Amino acid sequence: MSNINMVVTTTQDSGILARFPTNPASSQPRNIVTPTPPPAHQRLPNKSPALRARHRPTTLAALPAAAAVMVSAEAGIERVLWTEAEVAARVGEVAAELAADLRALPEPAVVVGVATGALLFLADLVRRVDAPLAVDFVRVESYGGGTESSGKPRITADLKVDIAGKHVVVVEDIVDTGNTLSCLIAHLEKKGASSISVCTFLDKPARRKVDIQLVGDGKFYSGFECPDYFVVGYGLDYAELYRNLPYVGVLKPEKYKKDSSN
Ligand SMILES: O=P(O)(O)OC[C@H]1O[C@H](OP(=O)(O)OP(=O)(O)O)[C@H](O)[C@@H]1O
Ligand code: HPA
Repeated sequence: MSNINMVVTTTQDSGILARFPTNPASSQPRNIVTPTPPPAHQRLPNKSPALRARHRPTTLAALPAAAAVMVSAEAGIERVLWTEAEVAARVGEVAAELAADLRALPEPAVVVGVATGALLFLADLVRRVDAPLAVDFVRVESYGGGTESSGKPRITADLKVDIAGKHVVVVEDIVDTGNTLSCLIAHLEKKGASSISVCTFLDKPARRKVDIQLVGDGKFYSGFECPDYFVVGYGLDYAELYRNLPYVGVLKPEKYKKDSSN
């Protein structure tokens, strides 16, 4: 019997020729050219004291109290449910579970992010999944600018990738009533996906109106079970705001009650 060791490469890394060292103390790759600074006349605007002042980051402490309330998204948050560190840790765990399953598939899966809400979760998730995969998006809308589902999700942007015969993983920020997901799964099934899994950052079962039927060997992955509050942050919005918060919090009811009484 031959004693040659075969390395079976199952991960996406197997397609990468080389990794450059990330430690600056170790040897620099020889083909990296250090950029030369731009000529002095091109640097002039940054040297202007007026521009430097305008570009200096504004700290909340430096603003009058009323202005601080207006500029901080945090002003709308009643309490934090999951901090940035807790989110990162849980996303890592979900990614590890998903990666193990995707590596067992005979071909790369297609990961479908549901825009806009899944934006941050999708980006953090896929970079932690060490398995070959394709990424695509759909856009589905059912909440408009409010806190209640219209009950009639609209698919306003469709896939680019052909998913016929493919294993699809739908990535969501939240499954609440289940209307969005059940409409989307029916749509993807019609396109011929061989299995449909769901990977949601939050699952809010208390508000479920529709059961989620996965397709084929599809699996349900979930980050956190969300209590019955309207939550924002880490991609989740109210009227398109708050998506950029790095944590998840409960939105102060006066933020939307005031809007709905108008
Ligand atoms: O289970 P459901 O009750 O259907 O709710 C979940 C959906 O609601 C939100 O989408 P939204 O319509 O607000 O669009 P967005 O992703 O652009 O925020 C969220 O991103 C989910 O897709
Ligand atoms: O709690 C929520 N927050 C933001 N968007 C949502 N879409 C469904 N549920 C929610």
